[in-house]
Amino acid sequence: MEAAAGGVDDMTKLSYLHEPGVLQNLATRYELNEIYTYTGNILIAVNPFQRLQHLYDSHMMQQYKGAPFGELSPHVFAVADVAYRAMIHEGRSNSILVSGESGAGKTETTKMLMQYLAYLGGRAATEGRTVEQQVLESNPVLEAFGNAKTVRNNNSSRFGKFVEIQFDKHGRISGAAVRTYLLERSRVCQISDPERNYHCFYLLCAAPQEELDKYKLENPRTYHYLNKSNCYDLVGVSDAREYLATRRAMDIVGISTQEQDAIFRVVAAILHIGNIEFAKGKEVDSSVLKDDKSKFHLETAAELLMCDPGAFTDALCKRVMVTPEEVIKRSLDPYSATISRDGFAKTIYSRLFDWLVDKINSSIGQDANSKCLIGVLDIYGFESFKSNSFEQFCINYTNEKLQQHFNQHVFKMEQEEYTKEQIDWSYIEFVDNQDVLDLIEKASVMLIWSCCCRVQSNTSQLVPIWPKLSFT
Ligand SMILES: Nc1ncnc2c1ncn2[C@@H]1O[C@H](COP(=O)(O)OP(=O)(O)OP(=O)(O)O)[C@@H](O)[C@H]1O
Repeated sequence: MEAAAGGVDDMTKLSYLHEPGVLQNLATRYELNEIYTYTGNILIAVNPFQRLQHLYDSHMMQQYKGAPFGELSPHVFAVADVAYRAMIHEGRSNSILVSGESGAGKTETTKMLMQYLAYLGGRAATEGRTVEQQVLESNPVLEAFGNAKTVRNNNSSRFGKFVEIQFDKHGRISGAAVRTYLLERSRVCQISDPERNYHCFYLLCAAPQEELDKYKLENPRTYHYLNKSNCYDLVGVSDAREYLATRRAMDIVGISTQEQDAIFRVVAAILHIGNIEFAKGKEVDSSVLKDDKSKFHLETAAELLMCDPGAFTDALCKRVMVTPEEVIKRSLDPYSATISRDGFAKTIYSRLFDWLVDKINSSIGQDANSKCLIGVLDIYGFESFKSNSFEQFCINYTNEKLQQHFNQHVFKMEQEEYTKEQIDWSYIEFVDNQDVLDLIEKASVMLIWSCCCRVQSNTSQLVPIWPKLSFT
């Protein structure tokens, strides 16, 4: 049988279901701007890297509403529609897993899913902010603080996100919750060319002049946490406009003006903290502020964080150890004080992010009596750089886990079903990644790592204890 000229909209219709056939089919459809293709009930989306407005307008939403799955062209709305209808008719919650490597388009797809669910379960416009408006506007807020430019993606999510949209018995959105996982903390202090730090730092540096004066901020090139990379601007993005858009989104989500000011005070304080440098103190292994510039940044950070500058200096230059008998204060040398400074900056940033998520959740509100929910999982995608760190390990391990979950459902359970029903069936060969997971989980790679971290000396070298450990 000859292949259809425009490709097939469901891979299960291919005469030969093998990798070249699948890729050829996706490429053929992509040429025609058909970015969605089914494989049974799974939707494959190929990133178009251009706005295809006609695919997502209200007319499209109307068309997919209630249409039987497979009747219309493959679309992300069709997947959300099936999940919604199954929830209404069968009274059970559903989850949609969006998976793919970094830059594949997961976050954009998640936004379309949420927009469509808001369309299906939204209330008629009433006074004030609706739950669905708040859910949708939580995206730009979270992106400002949790997304950054990487080598692969100008707006890469540096955290995992599970959005739960709760519905009442009439199928109307009654609440929502955002659960986030594992923000990449290291980015706050460490970026490499041509990446950027979290968007919020650049947005704040592009704020109106009176705000810059308030936070004593200057050009982003001035700040140590930003100038390790030469990339400050994103093509086609105005940080000044994004700053105002983020402020507006915060208003809609229910973050008050005072709270917004407190949030940006923390962001500004982190930039000042990064510019505090230390020099050797008079006592052995002690440190002091290097110069007047460092003093200015420390005092400004203390003022923004509303804490005492003396106590703040002590917190950075000394280590406090609490034993059952006494509290021991030990001075830190300049190198250790710098590590302590960076640790402090990372901790307050990740606490700020967690606070934001909590705030968004409490403003949107949870429905304790919700009948069912639809969850959308958008996790950071697989990534492999020239030099990979612990963050890439965690991100890729999460992706392997999700891949195994996918394998379980799509292949293993299907095969078990056929075997149970005694259907003659030739087993599909698929790459099972269980061995990768076994290596990490059963061979206790995490345990070895944890031991290495615990014995870390202040020379930043991991003490090689590998030979002493045996694999279980
Ligand atoms: N459906 C789409 N329509 C238009 N542009 C898209 C679409 N999907 C993705 N893009 C473009 O690709 C970019 C990367 O997509 P996205 O941020 O969703 O990737 P991701 O898979 O979430 O990556 P990461 O894992 O790094 O967060 C977007 O900023 C957007 O420019």
